[in-house]
Amino acid sequence: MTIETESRKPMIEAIGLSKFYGPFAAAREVTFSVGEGELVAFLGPNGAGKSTTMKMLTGYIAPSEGLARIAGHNMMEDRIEGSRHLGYLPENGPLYPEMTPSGMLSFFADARGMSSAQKKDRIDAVVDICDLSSVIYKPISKLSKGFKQRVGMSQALLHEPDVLIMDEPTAGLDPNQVRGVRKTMRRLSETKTILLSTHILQEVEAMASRVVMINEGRLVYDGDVAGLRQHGEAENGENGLDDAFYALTREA
Ligand SMILES: Nc1ncnc2c1ncn2[C@@H]1O[C@H](COP(=O)(O)OP(=O)(O)OP(=O)(O)O)[C@@H](O)[C@H]1O
Repeated sequence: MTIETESRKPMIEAIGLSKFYGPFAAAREVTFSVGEGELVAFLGPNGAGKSTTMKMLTGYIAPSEGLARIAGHNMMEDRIEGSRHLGYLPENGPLYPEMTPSGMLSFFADARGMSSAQKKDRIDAVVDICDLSSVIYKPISKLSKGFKQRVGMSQALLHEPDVLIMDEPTAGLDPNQVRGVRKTMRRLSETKTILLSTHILQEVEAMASRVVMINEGRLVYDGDVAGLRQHGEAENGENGLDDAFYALTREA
């Protein structure tokens, strides 16, 4: 997959992205690109700068330095056009606890100016993709965390974006919920370009063939899973991903 990356159209581009909070750098010169149709895992320990980088990529925060592009659109100068291509699932999912999924999706469809026919089609489609039919009339606050995540995904998918940026979509879920969310992600990966952050190594094995890894705000690996394993082997002769993770992220 990585070999093909260069010939694919770049849909998510981080070009020298840095974010400073005072003297602290949450991200430093992060550069990578995700080609059309790829599913890339964005890996790193807690506090590595994954969410910060994703927020810059989606245009939610301005980079201190560098450039973010979605489907070729600069997310600072041309955010509205870029956002048409983009579905974003932020770290803690949706925040409309008093609404039902049905009400929330209807609200966002209206906000996006969909016609009533288009609205019905799109809501039916995302309810199906995210397996929400059993909960669409329940308040979001009463749903399990797994369903809440899928409600967040349905909102991100409503306008049929071709690029998805998902910040830890399986964080805090039980194993069955994780299965449900992964199944949804795999389905989506058939037609979309996806960047998915995680610090769970099994996630990488289960879903992605390419990994971009950051530590302390810097990019430390960009390549396939087999290459990542080799870092583990160099560490102690084992080729487990946890050895590779340790080798690339341990404190100096
Ligand atoms: N608004 C802010 N002001 C100051 N520091 C911040 C701000 N946002 C993030 N940081 C810091 O930047 C670093 C990177 O945070 P970030 O949330 O991007 O990491 P992460 O890799 O997503 O971590 P996690 O896996 O825990 O979500 C952390 O040390 C965090 O405390």
